[in-house]
Amino acid sequence: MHAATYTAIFGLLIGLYIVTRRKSTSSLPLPPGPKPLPIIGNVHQAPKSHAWRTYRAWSKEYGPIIHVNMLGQPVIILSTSEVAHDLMGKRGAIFSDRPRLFLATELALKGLNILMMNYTEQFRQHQRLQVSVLNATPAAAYLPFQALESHQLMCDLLENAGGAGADVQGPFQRTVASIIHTLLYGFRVKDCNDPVIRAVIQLNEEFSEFVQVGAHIVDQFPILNNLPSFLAPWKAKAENHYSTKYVLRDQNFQRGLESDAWNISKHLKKTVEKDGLDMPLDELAFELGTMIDAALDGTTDSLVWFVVACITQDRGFVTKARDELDAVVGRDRLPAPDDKPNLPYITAVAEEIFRWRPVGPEGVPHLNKEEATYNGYTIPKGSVIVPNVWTISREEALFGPDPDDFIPDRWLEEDGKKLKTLPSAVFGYGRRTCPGRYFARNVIWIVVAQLLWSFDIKAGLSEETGEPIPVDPIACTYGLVMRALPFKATFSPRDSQVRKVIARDGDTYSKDHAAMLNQIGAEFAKL
Ligand code: HEM
Repeated sequence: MHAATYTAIFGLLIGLYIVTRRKSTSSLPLPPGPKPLPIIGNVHQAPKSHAWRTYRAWSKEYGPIIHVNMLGQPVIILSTSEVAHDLMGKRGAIFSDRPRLFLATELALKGLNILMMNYTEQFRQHQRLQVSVLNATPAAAYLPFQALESHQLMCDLLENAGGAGADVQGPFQRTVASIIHTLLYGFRVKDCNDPVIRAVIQLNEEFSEFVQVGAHIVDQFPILNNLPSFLAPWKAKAENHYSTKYVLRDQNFQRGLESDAWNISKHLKKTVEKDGLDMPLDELAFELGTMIDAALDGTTDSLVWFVVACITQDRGFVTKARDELDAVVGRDRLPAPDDKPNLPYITAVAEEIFRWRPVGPEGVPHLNKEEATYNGYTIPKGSVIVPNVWTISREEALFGPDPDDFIPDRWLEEDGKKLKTLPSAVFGYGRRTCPGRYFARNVIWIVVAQLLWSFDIKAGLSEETGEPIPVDPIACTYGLVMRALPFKATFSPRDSQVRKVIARDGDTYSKDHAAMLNQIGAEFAKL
């Protein structure tokens, strides 16, 4: 771009800053935070990457509620569970919108992404549909199919057992992708390189780039959207993202509608028609696609972090988990969802995964549509509210000492049998709390239980030296989801029973998944 264009844009930004500066009606001060500069505020101090690390350091210096100024845009970072619940939970009527920060994303999705919608009537209509298929009771109907896919994962890992080990992501991604595509659209996924799955993954990566705070200047200054396309490169990117997503979602939705068995596409289409909802079918197809996107990464990556924990954090938790499994389940069958009430330690392991490596360490931001006062501070109207999930999950007052270590016992009462009621930050807050949390918890629980029952999980071996390749427990990507960097692991059967039990039922692809779907449909009919 020409220097004169830069100067013109910079001038425009300064002008806009002055015009759009927010006026407060409260005499209370803003929350504390790093010292801003005139006009740019704290932009020069804003972390370029892995912001949650900086937010944790800031919370130690400035306390549980911090204000930063990004070119006039107030950002409020919340670092304790209490503050996050008080604002985003108890004051949900004010704190449930989404920031304009995502204008680039809105462009990319033409306002159809549920995750990015404000808390409007249109959003609530989508939320009611999601809840009708994802809440605790409907989610329980999916358990047999989730257990079947977990069994398939055990078959896949067993088949590749031995040798130097393999990259971990693929088999877990296939499992989660297959669970959600079967339930939503009626087709199983046998290979993580299936083009439908690769397309979802590629779109999720692009989406993660769109929602990077500060990545698109248009987010701060929507007026820049009026620039011609050659000065606004995000427009073409957004258009391409939208049309690729539209085609994929439409194809999957049609596949669901045309399939013989019950599935969520058919079920929700019927609900929309029966209830006379004002929702065109392409909007419903987008709704289903949002569920796929939201489900795939978070669930897969939490499972991969569990593998990292097994390799780098085992100070006895694996033996404790196995002792519980062997006492309750025995060695003649895989653990099943019905075992859950008798396996509190496994539930504690699952909760510790979410706490130790919350896959969204900076949360998903909210926005307050009214000015608020809290604990002697003013929170200006239109602030971006960031739940500092990484730090909240490390509150020693709640979770005890050594918060950076993986210690499932912190979730259990002294008797080791009952779970404590500790708050979990990973699924968000208030009216925007993740509707897929029951679904995700169920998948993670069964996979973790079956993995611990079946395998010794160790670091992969170097092809040259045969020595284990160390796994760095904190090496991760930066984006909407915190993903472990690629690493190899070995999954060795714990004993001869493993092969016998896993092989006994044979390959799960011979099972009639359409019959399982119809059974879910029959259970839905009773709800
Ligand atoms: C471990 C797995 C998962 C994690 C960590 C996770 C986390 C989150 C978070 C933090 C939010 C935003 C909450 C907020 O704004 O306060 C969210 C929203 C959402 N999640 Fe999940 N999620 C997971 C799995 C799932 C699954 C399995 C589904 C569906 C099957 C799902 C569907 C959604 C949807 C539709 C939204 C948008 C809700 C809204 O904007 O109000 N998620 N999720």
